[in-house]
Amino acid sequence: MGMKAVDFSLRINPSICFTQNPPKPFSKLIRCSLSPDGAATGLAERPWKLADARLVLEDGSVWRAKSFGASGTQVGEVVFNTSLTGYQEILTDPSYAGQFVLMTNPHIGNTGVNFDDEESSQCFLAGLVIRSLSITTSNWRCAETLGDYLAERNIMGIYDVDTRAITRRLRQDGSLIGVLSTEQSKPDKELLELSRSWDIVGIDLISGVSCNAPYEWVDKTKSEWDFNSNGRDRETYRVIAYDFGIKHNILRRVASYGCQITVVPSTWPAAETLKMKPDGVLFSNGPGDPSAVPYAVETVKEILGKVPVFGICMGHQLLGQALGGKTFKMKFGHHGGNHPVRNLRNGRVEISAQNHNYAVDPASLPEGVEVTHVNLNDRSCAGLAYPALNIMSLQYHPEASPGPHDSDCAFREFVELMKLTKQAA
Ligand SMILES: NC(=O)CC[C@H](N)C(=O)O
Repeated sequence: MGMKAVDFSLRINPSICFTQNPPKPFSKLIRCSLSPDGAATGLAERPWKLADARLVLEDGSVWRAKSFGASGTQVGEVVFNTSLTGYQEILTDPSYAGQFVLMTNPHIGNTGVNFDDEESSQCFLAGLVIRSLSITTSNWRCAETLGDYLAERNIMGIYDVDTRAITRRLRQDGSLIGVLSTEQSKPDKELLELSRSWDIVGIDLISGVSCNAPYEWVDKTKSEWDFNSNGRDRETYRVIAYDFGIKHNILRRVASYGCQITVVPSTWPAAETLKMKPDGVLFSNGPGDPSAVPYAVETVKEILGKVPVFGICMGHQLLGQALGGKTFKMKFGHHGGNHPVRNLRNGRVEISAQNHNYAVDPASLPEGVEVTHVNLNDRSCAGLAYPALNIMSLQYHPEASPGPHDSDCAFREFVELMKLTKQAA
């Protein structure tokens, strides 16, 4: 089922070029029709770029678009993110490795990029899919345009593609594998075959994003951005953070709550961690399928019950498996900064930042494990606790970045857990 190539910029988004090039009379533009493959017929010069990229989805649909950033051919899973902004944090979140992020907010790029909003040192995602690329940047922190930033990091982006239609398709059929290509010589069929021959399930993506050796993390949230700083404990707790693709803001928040942090690679042996005598261990977020990393589940198992632990997103899923539970792939997952979650312990609803395609099946968990948080959009499990073993975990992102700060209190709870355990020892 091929999609017809239509370039909507002529009718609904002339601002893409008109801010810099004054509009031409419509009568002149209308003669400039497009042939189905996106090439102008030559009746009039178009002042804007024509479609030069294709996104071919595994369901056989072909979406013509304009490229920015890097060029080439790239395969990945397409997921949609409903955050209104925060695209730079999203681009540098290692949990997106292997995925194309489609932003449902139609206007992206207007604040450019800066040097402070990075969630890791690289962009690990497969590519970015957006409706409209801002032609101008306006922000006091802007250091570079989004297009230049992606090009330097060799990440492909496309714009002027019908992101609403693709999102509806993903919602209806579930996440799809896609191939993005700027290579005109490759026929649609070849790209389609590539999309059908690749799968994100069962691949260990964590090993490609984790650090290689332990390091100390000291940065706190900068004072001009910090909030919630009252009532922090004066005592310092030693935390070992497993890097499954850890976002920097998790580390900044844990440091802001007064912890001393050592970040260790995903393969760091549990015995070494326990030798370091931490007050608590944090299992981070990370990309891909939790069932594809049994070594990480084993590490978690060996640590459980020996020190308080906090799992975030992938860390939560690995904890679920280590406790004997099962994880499953969701239809299209949760990606955005506006997911309501109910904290079942106090009834409070938090608006949360989320990014995951897998979830823990609470019915598969052993007795004693408590579901502490529920996603109110679909009632999926959003948090767990096992008080007997000093375990807490969240399926979503208390560190936000991007997103609301409603769940920041989870870091305080982790500190409390370490404090009480230390006092009881
Ligand atoms: N942010 C994360 O840690 C994502 C977890 C896992 N990769 C998922 O997609 O469910």
